[in-house]
Amino acid sequence: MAILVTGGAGYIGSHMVWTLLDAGEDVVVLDNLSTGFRWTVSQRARFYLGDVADAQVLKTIFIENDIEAIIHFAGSAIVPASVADPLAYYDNNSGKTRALLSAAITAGIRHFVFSSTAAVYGPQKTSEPVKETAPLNPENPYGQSKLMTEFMLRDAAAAYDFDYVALRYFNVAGADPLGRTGQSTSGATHLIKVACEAALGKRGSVQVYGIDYATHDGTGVRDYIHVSDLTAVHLEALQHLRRGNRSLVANCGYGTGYSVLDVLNMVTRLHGHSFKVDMAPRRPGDAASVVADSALAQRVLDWKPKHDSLETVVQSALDWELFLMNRNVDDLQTIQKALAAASF
Ligand SMILES: NC(=O)c1ccc[n+]([C@@H]2O[C@H](COP(=O)([O-])OP(=O)(O)OC[C@H]3O[C@@H](n4cnc5c(N)ncnc54)[C@H](O)[C@@H]3O)[C@@H](O)[C@H]2O)c1
Ligand SMILES: O=c1ccn([C@@H]2O[C@H](COP(=O)(O)OP(=O)(O)O[C@H]3O[C@H](CO)[C@H](O)[C@H](O)[C@H]3O)[C@@H](O)[C@H]2O)c(=O)[nH]1
Repeated sequence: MAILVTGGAGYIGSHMVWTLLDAGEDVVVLDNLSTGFRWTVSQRARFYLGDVADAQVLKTIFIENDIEAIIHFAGSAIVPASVADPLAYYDNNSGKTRALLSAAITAGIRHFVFSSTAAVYGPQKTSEPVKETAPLNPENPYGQSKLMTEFMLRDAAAAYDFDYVALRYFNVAGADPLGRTGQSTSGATHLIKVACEAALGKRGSVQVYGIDYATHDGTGVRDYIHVSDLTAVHLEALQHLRRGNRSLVANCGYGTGYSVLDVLNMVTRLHGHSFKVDMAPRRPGDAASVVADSALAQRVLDWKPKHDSLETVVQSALDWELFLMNRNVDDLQTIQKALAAASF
């Protein structure tokens, strides 16, 4: 039986594909390449180009493959973009997931792992790690669109023969320790990626969005989780569902917050050269501090983080950025072919 990874050509999805292949799973990818790249998908996975809401392409996938579970990454993930165009976010994240869910349940697929986000929580009154039981009060349409999907999943699991794990990611960063994939998004807005690009001279400067937050140095605090630890939680979530356990919603983070300046200092230290940093106004939709309490994932899913230091996260992101330098798509496709032939 195979696992369908939607959004498998994206940043996190391409890591998930490798994590599944490393675990001996059979993998099918569905991606419309709106932000992902075909070359990031391991050639050991079967790739379908299409939209998650396209009933025809889903029918073809379900006929051609015996899909046991879906790990659903496909979606739009940029907070400021969701503030600028909320209806696009409700469409891609909520509406299209409804269509995918409906097709999956009709096809008898009983396991679903969903990419949710820390953005489902409201602004926090303290900098204490956030538990799953914290009030759900998203500050931006992105978080709202993901929360609507969580509600759909909850109701679907109550009504049908179907179970899910919704994982609320905090800030995902870093790259595969074996260097097989990384964050390749063009025009990325995520802080660690932006800072690595600036350090390597791919962009002129980094803007610090807000220096007047109630945090230790006035800049925004986040909990940065290494992407390989995150995909490991998904694998545990899949096993949890396979063992017949009930649906679950769980946070994914390390429980340690770093400010924007902490991150910029780490990039400078590891790279060895400074780069231009500009102070800028707050970005709409941003919270002051967002840190996870992930005790539930560690206890129920038996998840043990392996890369939980800011240094490891930033070093792997820098390594990937260096790898991407001066390589064109043809080089990257050739490298993927070699990776497909290699064994890990
Ligand atoms: N990166 C983070 O820090 C973060 C944090 C919390 C949650 N998430 C969630 O994780 C998921 C993956 O995020 P990412 O950072 O890898 O983003 P990404 O943009 O790199 O990956 C998303 C992938 O989904 C594909 N896609 C988008 N809409 C699609 C559609 N309708 N049909 C088929 N394919 C589609 C894109 O082409 C891309 O390959 C998203 O759902 C995002 O909301 C990400
Ligand atoms: O160029 C930049 C980019 C970011 N930041 C700051 O760095 C922090 C992290 O910002 P990111 O854009 O890297 O990430 P977000 O916290 O906005 O959002 C991420 O984490 C959220 C959960 O908190 C969601 O899951 C979302 O999908 C994911 O993109 C914030 O304080 C932001 O203001 C800067 O100062 N300059």
